[in-house]
Amino acid sequence: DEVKDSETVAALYEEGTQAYLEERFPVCVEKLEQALEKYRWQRRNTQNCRLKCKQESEASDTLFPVDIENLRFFEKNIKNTLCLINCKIDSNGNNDNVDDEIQKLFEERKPYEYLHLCYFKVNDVQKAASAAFTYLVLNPDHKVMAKTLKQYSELPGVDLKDVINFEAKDFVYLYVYGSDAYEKKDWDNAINNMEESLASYLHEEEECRAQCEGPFDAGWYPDFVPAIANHFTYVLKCKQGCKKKLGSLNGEIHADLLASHYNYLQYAYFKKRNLYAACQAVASYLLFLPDDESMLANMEYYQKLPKVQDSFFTPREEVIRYVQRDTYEERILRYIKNEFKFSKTSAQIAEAKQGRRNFRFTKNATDLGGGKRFASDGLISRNECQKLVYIANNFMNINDGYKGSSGGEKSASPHTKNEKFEGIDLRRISFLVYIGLLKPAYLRLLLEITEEMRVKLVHKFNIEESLYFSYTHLVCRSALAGSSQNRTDLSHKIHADNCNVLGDNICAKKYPAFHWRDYSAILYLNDDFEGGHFIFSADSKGRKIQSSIMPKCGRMVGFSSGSENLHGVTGVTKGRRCALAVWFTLDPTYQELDRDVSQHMLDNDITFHQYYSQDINTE
Ligand SMILES: O=C(O)CCC(=O)C(=O)O
Ligand SMILES: [Fe+2]
Repeated sequence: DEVKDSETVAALYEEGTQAYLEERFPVCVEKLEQALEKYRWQRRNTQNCRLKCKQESEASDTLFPVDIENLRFFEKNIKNTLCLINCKIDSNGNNDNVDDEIQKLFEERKPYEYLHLCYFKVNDVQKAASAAFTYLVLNPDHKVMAKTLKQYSELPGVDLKDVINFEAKDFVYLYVYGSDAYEKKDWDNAINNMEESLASYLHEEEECRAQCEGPFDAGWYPDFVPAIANHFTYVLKCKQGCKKKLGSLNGEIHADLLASHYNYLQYAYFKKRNLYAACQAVASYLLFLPDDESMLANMEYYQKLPKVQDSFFTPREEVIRYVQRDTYEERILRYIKNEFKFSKTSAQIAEAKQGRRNFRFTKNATDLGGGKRFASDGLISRNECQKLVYIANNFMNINDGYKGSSGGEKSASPHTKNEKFEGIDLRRISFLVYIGLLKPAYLRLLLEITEEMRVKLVHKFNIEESLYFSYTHLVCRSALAGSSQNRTDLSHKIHADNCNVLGDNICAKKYPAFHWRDYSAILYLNDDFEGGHFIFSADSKGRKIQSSIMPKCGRMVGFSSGSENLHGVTGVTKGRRCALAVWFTLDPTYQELDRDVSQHMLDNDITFHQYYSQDINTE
């Protein structure tokens, strides 16, 4: 309960990994243990709510006696939803949900990648070994970790027998006890443990399946029916993955773990002279694996026993339900796989023609009161905005790209002192991926989105030469705590992107201006702030505003970078405004070189981590 009331999982994880980086190992242990505990607690809450609400809505009295057009299905979903909302309020209080990203990290056992070393550094070698083992159970091909575990296990003070999987489910131990008892011909204990393991396994699988019923980004096709079908499919694939997830007994893969329970049980029951239970177990097993020869032979043997009746060979209730559901689900997935095939070329042609589905130009030059400029909506989805904001949230630098930040010849900041300006560029994002702090998928997404931005500019302005990327900058501006909400200063004063405005009609295209920039594009990521409008102005003082654009997720402005497009940003008076700014050039010598490097890194799966494991490998 102490953990329950304090920080979020994300914050605890962040503190733990930060402590790891700063070599404060006791804090690393404390925070990561808390993060894991809290994650488990929240996960369980979510699962419990989903299981309970499903049961409740199934059991509730229906509003109408006949089911017409699947209305019953929707009625249940509505009741289920109401229950979920209440359940969440009851169990979480005002606690946030664990976000997608954190969930992924924890499901992949990422915390243990840090935790084992922190345990080791505080001399808890047994736990260090167990943490490494826990990680390996889910990531069996991780060579470095395998080597680390081997080193730990050779240390004095580490007892191999006591190396445990911290994330093991109950049934794993019950199953192991059960099969041990079986080997020792201790039939009572074999039966008890196997029955318990079975119940625990089935419950665990239900929890795993409940965990799958999370959110989904309907993205490019949010019509009612397809949205339901797509979300369902997404969830179903995840649910089908549960068998595989649970089939690993501390890293050993058992394809037919569930069925094998019935194999142990049939023989143990036979030995206890409970022929009915033995025959039921045989029939249950055969429902999973109907062609299993040795089980068919067992059946033949039992059939010949005088006391056995044909009716004994009925599969157990839980198995019938399980196998039917499983078979139906597999058929649905197979159907989807076989039928949802569209020839690549037509899909590619459609994509090349349309680009992103919901993209639409909303304002052209006339609407915006000037030259080469446009605004558009729907370039990226909410989910994609959130992914970029995730990078921003976790890795931005203050004043990035301007004087006051690290290194280089940089221009003085054009930003107001009443706001915090933070940013991160492509180079640093690539670096984070390289060192394994950020998933490659983020970089891939960033490259893809910025390429879309480039293509939109090329199309809109009919640019016939090659248009190169010059600089990619993810930036956020936020009001400083002490600043007035009534301020009228600009967040970003009126300027041109490729020249220094020296007075009306004079704009010097030389240092310190980024004179090589030819086109600018800004893609907005959020709207939960106040102020922060993008404005085009006819004059450099911002007296003759031509148009104003309110940022929101997926909205983009594009314009040529010269003095024909003087622009600025009004003060952000509340909250934080994030945007992806990209500048382009026609001069290849000013290309953003990091772009090719990052693409190469992604294409070839090169990261520091990988190099490291390759080195170890070739020793
Ligand atoms: O964030 C915006 O809307 C514009 C920023 C801008 O003009 C710039 O960084 O040059
Ligand atoms: Fe600008």
